[in-house]
Amino acid sequence: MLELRGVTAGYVRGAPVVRGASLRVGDGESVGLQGPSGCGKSTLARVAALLHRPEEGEVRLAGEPVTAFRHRAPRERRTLVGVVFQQPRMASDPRLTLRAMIAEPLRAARRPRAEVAARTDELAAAVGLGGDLLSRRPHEVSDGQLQRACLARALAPRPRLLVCDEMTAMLDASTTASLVGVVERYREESGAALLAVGHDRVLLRRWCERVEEFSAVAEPLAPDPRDP
Ligand SMILES: Nc1ncnc2c1ncn2[C@@H]1O[C@H](COP(=O)(O)OP(=O)(O)OP(=O)(O)O)[C@@H](O)[C@H]1O
Repeated sequence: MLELRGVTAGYVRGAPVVRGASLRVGDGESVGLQGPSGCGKSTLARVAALLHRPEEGEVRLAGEPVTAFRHRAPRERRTLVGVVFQQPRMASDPRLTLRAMIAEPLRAARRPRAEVAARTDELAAAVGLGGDLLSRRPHEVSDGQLQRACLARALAPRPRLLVCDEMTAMLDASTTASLVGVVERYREESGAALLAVGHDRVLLRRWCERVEEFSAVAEPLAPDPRDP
C-alpha cells in the first residue's frame, strides 16, 4: 500500500531531519513506527501522507510513485490516505463547525449533497459525537471531542491507508480506547492499512501487527556540529 525508499526530508535544504528512511506498509497491514521525541517520526508521517515533499527518495502509494508530482499529489492520490495529527487544534479551521469540518473532504471532492449529509451523520455517530456538538466550532469543544471530529474527517473519503501521528498522545485512557476502537472497526470493514506513529511502544504493540523502530528504518544523522 505504502512504500518509502531511501527518503531524505527536512525543512531546510541540505539539513535533513530524516535521512535514507525505508518503510513498507502492505495492503491492510497495521504498522507502528516508534522512536524518541524529535527523531523525525512526524516528518516521515507527513511524507507518507503526501503532505511533505522529500528531498530524495521514492514514495509509492498503491503501487505507483507519487514523488513525480512537483508539490502536491493530485486529489485522487491524496484521498487514498487519511491523516490524523497529535494536536487537533492545529489541524482544524476555527471557523468551521465540526459538521462542516467532517464534511469538508467530501465537499471538496464534489460529492452529492445528500451523500455528504448521510456520511457525515454516519461518521459522527461512529466517533461518538452526538447532541449539539456537531454545530459547535473548535473553541467550543474539548480536545478529545475535536480529535474525534478530526478522525471522522480523515475517514470521510474512505482512505485505503490511515496515518495516525501520535493521535492519542493528549487524550485520556477512555478517549484513547474509543478512538483506537473506531480505527479498528474502520479497518475491519474497509481492509484499510494503518501507519501509527508514536513513542509509546506498549500502545503501538497492542494496536499494530508490526512495530518498527525509527532507528531501524532511517540512517542515523551525523551530530550537528553546532551542538555542544
Ligand atoms: N516545520 C518545521 N520547520 C523546521 N524544523 C522542523 C519543523 N517541524 C519539525 N522540525 C524539526 O525536525 C526534527 C524532527 O521533528 P519531528 O516532529 O519530525 O520529530 P518527532 O519524532 O515526530 O518528534 P515528537 O515525537 O516530539 O513529535 C526536529 O528537530 C524538529 O525541530
